[in-house]
Amino acid sequence: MNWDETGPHTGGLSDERSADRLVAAGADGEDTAVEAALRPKDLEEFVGQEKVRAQLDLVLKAARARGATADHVLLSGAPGLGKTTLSMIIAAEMNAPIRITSGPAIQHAGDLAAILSSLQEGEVLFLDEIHRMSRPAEEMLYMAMEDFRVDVIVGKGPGATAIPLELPPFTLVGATTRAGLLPPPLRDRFGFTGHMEFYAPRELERVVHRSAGLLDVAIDTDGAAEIAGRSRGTPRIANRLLRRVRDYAQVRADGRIDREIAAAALKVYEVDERGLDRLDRAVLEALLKLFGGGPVGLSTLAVAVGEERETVEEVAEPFLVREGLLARTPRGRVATPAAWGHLGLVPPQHAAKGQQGLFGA
Ligand SMILES: Nc1ncnc2c1ncn2[C@@H]1O[C@H](COP(=O)(O)OP(=O)(O)OP(=O)(O)O)[C@@H](O)[C@H]1O
Repeated sequence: MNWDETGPHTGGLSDERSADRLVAAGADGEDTAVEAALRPKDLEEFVGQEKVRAQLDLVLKAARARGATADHVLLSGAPGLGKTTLSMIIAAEMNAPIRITSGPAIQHAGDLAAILSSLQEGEVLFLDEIHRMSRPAEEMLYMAMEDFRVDVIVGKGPGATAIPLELPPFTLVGATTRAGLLPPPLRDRFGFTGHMEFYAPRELERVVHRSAGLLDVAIDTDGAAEIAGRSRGTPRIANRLLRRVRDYAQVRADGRIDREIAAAALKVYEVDERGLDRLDRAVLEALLKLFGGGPVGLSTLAVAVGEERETVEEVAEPFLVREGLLARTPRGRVATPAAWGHLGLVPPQHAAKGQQGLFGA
């Protein structure tokens, strides 16, 4: 496997990659090292995502039977759901090498030309965050994907000439958190698109058991369920929580993980039974206790929790919205009835009435 010179990309807030959060879905430095050891190596081992797995299995088997290179594959889904892992599995199943790079690392068409021209026949090129590639590189990619050819421009201005360069057939695996941001000409050049969903708690339990086995940690069914339930539907978070619970079990107990140990450990790290962390709870608490459940403007809410507007909007809110605890309405942020229940609070009478219209109750 090859990494490009910039290594794995680490992006901004919108990717939920704030390094100090145990429940951030993006990778941090520690993850990168451990994840390599925990990655499933083939489709059999890959937990969940039944639809994508079955479809991909057909695409790969058919290509192998034809002795051909597999079609280009686009994987879309939130961070930490297994897009990089699947791209490595595609390469392994095709018995092909893999090259890994990311959209933000390719700022000039020349960067892409250099990578493409050094690919071996059948190689898998994994392009993470493909929606963040520069425009000229994107246009070069169209031709490379379709005709296995690029035009390298030599010189500048009126004297510039295009030198056509033949490429060996390769498989592009593009990953994006936002398939909707891809220009249609790029999207159309993928032979197969797989949409990765958040994982069900049962599936995450299997991820936790599998990882515990690889890390040589003893865990029972309830312990795995406790971690899975707090992992926000994301294997990367499940693996990270497992590692922190393992630390706790080693230091405070005999190393074995059961429900009690998992719950006590995650209490120390302030990850609650639904996967909310300190920031998520602070936002909810402010919304409920200071503003009676809303509606309240984002800026006001951010000041109340002592955070930047962007942090509240991009880091805390997406999960709260997904969990049905907070709603973004034209009048401002509003807590749902479930939010009151989650924090063990009773909604004041007037707030409950005022919100009826907002929730169609
Ligand atoms: N289906 C799965 N079964 C078991 N483990 C998984 C699965 N999906 C992901 N993982 C584990 O979760 C971690 C993160 O996966 P991966 O790096 O593939 O996510 P990603 O979607 O590429 O994330 P990003 O978009 O942030 O790069 C890895 O350690 C991987 O082993």
